[in-house]
Amino acid sequence: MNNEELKVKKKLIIKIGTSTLTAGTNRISFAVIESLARQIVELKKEYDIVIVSSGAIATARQFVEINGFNKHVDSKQALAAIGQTKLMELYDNIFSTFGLNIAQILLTYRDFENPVANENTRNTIRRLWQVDYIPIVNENDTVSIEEIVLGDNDKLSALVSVITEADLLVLVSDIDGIFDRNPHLHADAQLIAEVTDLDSIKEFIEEKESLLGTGGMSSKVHAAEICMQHNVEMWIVNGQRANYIINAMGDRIPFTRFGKKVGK
Ligand SMILES: Nc1ncnc2c1ncn2[C@@H]1O[C@H](COP(=O)(O)OP(=O)(O)O)[C@@H](O)[C@H]1O
Ligand SMILES: N[C@@H](CCC(=O)OP(=O)(O)O)C(=O)O
Repeated sequence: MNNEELKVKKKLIIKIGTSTLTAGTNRISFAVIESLARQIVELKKEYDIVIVSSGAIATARQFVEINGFNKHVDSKQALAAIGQTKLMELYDNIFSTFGLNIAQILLTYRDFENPVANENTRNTIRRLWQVDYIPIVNENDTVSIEEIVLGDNDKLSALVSVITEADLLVLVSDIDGIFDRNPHLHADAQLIAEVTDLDSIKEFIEEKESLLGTGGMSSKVHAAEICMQHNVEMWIVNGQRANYIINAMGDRIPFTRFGKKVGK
């Protein structure tokens, strides 16, 4: 074993949602996945990494339209089942050009209530890291519909962070972090750089529209609650910024940090 292999790495969970993956269009952006891969090549030197990725439904909709997509959850589930393999193929094609190996893990909330399932998931992830594969997690939308009905993968990524005892969860969003008001509604809203008391920021959440189909900022604060209870640091960073994780780590871009500082 060389020194690199002997080094104990920190654990990093990266959650990337549909809005970032599609860069606001109706197609998955190769450039977004490439930018993630490029950063992971660097980050892998110090971190064992899990990606929590949505985007299965959006991927399927590039190939097929199923009637009732907006009204019926079974149509969304069918799209998720169709899109998941194609999404993984996209990740595999792009990541492999960067020398990165990927593996797929599908989970539901209920899995986290079962200690045996937690242990099995933890062991699988640990073994994948040992053999240099990056696990890519999504919700198993066939058996569970919480995330496609109500939220996004924010809570799922917090639960993955807890069972892997991660050092840091990065939620990649379309916004720099949490502001004292919704910046899409108020031009003078100010970014909160550090949050240690969640009660103090709950009143800042101001969702634009109905929460159906998107978790909005509320689900990120819920994820932060889970992380803070388990001593996992969580960041919200803006996926529209260049090298958003590496630049956040170097304090070169604005972002919001929840909880203790990594490695401190
Ligand atoms: N106080 C706030 N600060 C920042 N964003 C807020 C706030 N209140 C509501 N929001 C909304 O939350 C959105 C981010 O959540 P969401 O759209 O679910 O992101 P993602 O798709 O990246 O998971 C912002 O674009 C904004 O419209
Ligand atoms: N699991 C599904 C949807 C999950 C979801 O809505 O998440 P997000 O794209 O983060 O709002 C998918 O991969 O399309």
